[in-house]
This record gives sequence, C-alpha cells and structure tokens, in this order.
Amino acid sequence: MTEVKFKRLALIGIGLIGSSIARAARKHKLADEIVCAARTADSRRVAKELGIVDMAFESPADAVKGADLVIFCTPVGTYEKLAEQVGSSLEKGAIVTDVGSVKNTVIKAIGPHMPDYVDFIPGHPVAGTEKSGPAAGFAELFINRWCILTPNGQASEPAVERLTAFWTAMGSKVEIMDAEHHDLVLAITSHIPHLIAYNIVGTADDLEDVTQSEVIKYSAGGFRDFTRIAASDPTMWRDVFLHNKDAVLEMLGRFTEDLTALQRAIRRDDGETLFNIFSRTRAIRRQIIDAGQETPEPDFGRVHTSDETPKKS
Ligand SMILES: NC(=O)C1=CN([C@@H]2O[C@H](COP(=O)(O)OP(=O)(O)OC[C@H]3O[C@@H](n4cnc5c(N)ncnc54)[C@H](O)[C@@H]3O)[C@@H](O)[C@H]2O)C=CC1
Ligand SMILES: O=C(O)C(=O)Cc1ccc(O)cc1
Repeated sequence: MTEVKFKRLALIGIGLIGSSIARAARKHKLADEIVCAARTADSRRVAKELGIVDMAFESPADAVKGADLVIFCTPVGTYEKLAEQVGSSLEKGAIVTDVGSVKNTVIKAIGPHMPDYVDFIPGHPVAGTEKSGPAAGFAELFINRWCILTPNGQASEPAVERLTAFWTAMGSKVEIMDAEHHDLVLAITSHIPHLIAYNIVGTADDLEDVTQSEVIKYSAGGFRDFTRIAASDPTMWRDVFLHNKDAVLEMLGRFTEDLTALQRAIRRDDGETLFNIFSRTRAIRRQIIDAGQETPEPDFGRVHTSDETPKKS
C-alpha cells in the first residue's frame, strides 16, 4: 500500500488554500510535522495561534529544509522567484507540488529551478472560496472536490501515487491531466466565470443612472452570486489571467460570439432561439447536481414541464 504519511510538510504561503491543507493534513495525520513560510509577521503569528503549523518561517528556503513534501500555495505570479529561492535547499527525494489555478506557465516557472533529485508534480485542487488568508481555511474544503495533477511524464510513478494518496486522504478525487488541456478546461469553467463576475459588478458600479445603493438594495440572487465571486482576491486573479492568457483569450473569443448571438436573438424577438439555448444550459445544471458536484435546492413542489413552448411575441 502507498505510504501517505510524510515526515515534514512545508507549505509556502499559508492563505486560504495553504491553511486548508494544513488543517486537513493535521486532522487526517498526514504529516509528523507541518511548517510554513509566510511573508508577513502577522500571517506567521495567526498560523501559529490557530495551531495549524508547528513552525512558521519568514524564509521559504528555511521552511523547505528537511521537508519530504513541499507545496507552493502562493499566487502563481510569485512562483518563479520562490522556486529560485528554495531550489538548492530542497531535500533529496522530496515531492514538490503546487495548488495554482494555472498549470502550463507554472511548470515553466518552477520546473527549471528543481534539482533532478526531487519529484515535481504540478497540482490544482478545484476547490476554494472568495476568501483569503490563514483564518479563512477549513479542513473540509477538499472533500468530494477534484484535484488535478499534471505530472506531464516528468515525475516518478511512486511519487505521483503518493501525492494522489495524500489528496485522496483529504477527501479529494484525483485526476491526471495534460497541463495544456487543464488550462483550456479551467479557462471556461473557472477563469472566464470570474472575469464575467468582475465585469458585471464593475459595470453596475459604473452606472450613472442607477445609484450604488439601488444596486445593493435591489440585487437579485443572480447578481448577488456574482458579487461573491467578484470579491475574490485581486492579486491571485490578476496572476491567473496574466498566466493563462492564451486559453482565456481563446475562450473569451467564443464567449463573445455566443453573447452576440443572444444579443441578436433579443433584438429580433427570436424567442425560440433564446428558449432553446436556455433549455440546453438548464440540462448542464441537472448533470452537475446528478454528479454530486452541487447540493440540490428544495423544489417547493414546483412542477417543471418539458413541453413549455416559447411565446411568440
Ligand atoms: N482561492 C481559491 O479559491 C483557490 C486558489 N487556488 C490557488 O491557490 C494559490 C493560493 O491562493 P489562496 O490560498 O486563495 O490565496 P491567499 O491570498 O489566501 O494566500 C496566499 C498566500 O501567499 C502569500 N504570498 C503572497 N505573495 C507572496 C510572495 N510574493 N512571497 C511569499 N508569499 C506570498 C500570502 O502572504 C498568503 O499567505 C493561488 O495560486 C491560487 O491560484 C487554487 C484553488 C482555489
Ligand atoms: O469561490 C469559488 O466559487 C471558486 O470558484 C473557487 C475557486 C477559485 C479558483 C480555483 O482555481 C478553484 C476554485
């Protein structure tokens, strides 16, 4: 059986994701010792006060010494410099991974600084919230969520198996994927939705004829959901868009074309086109619920008919 327990887990960055890993690893006894590197004295103090790490270092190089599992948990734009700083302090045989929302550029940023005696396996837990910082994390974050690993043939099989066992022990379902494909898939399922949220909330805020207090007062559920996403960390998301530029621009091109088709249907009073598109998208939601990816909402006895036909106006 694959050994899951590590001697020393070093987390570089102890925000939402780093602190959630620390909590889950501690809860499931996945490491004898958990240490972190954090830039600010405040983060180091909070992490220690929360009892989620045994030691907190200012220097990332000090944190990785003696660690057999190292996880980069900072915004992706910081990776290259951090990898350069820790490269020569890594332990022989260590597994080095990350949690970045983008994979292709991460490999280019971290890979060249990794000595050949470590296994570097890029990773991405597709789980999170709009919150940030060490107090925002929780041990259950990864339960029933996918964690994508993109070893791209570079890491040893036992190391990939061990990291898979680590994420599985924290409740995740693990999938191995090509890094480039990961970036394309996540561009449409995560990155563009965040861009849309930032944009719509920004547009509402810029309106001259509608006051900010009206936007807040009359915000319907849909807009409120967008405001949650648009409250996500600006540094993290700036880095995501700058580091997944090609895939995001490709998907944005398609999105814009489809938006134009909707715009045309509204202008032409083409209810049938609108109804057909909205029906197709409703089926996707059903599939997400059926796959156990979302909690079903109460139905309140509403009868959904499949034979509703669009009204011709
Ligand atoms: N927030 C989310 O929902 C998810 C985030 N991710 C990925 O996880 C990573 C971390 O995100 P969060 O934990 O949400 O962010 P966070 O803002 O909660 O924490 C980031 C941590 O990195 C540290 N940090 C920032 N800049 C640094 C630098 N230049 N040098 C050293 N440390 C630095 C911060 O002090 C903090 O401890 C990102 O790469 C993000 O793409 C992945 C899945 C979900
Ligand atoms: O808060 C939300 O709804 C998210 O979508 C969280 C999230 C953010 C970034 C990721 O790479 C993965 C998950």
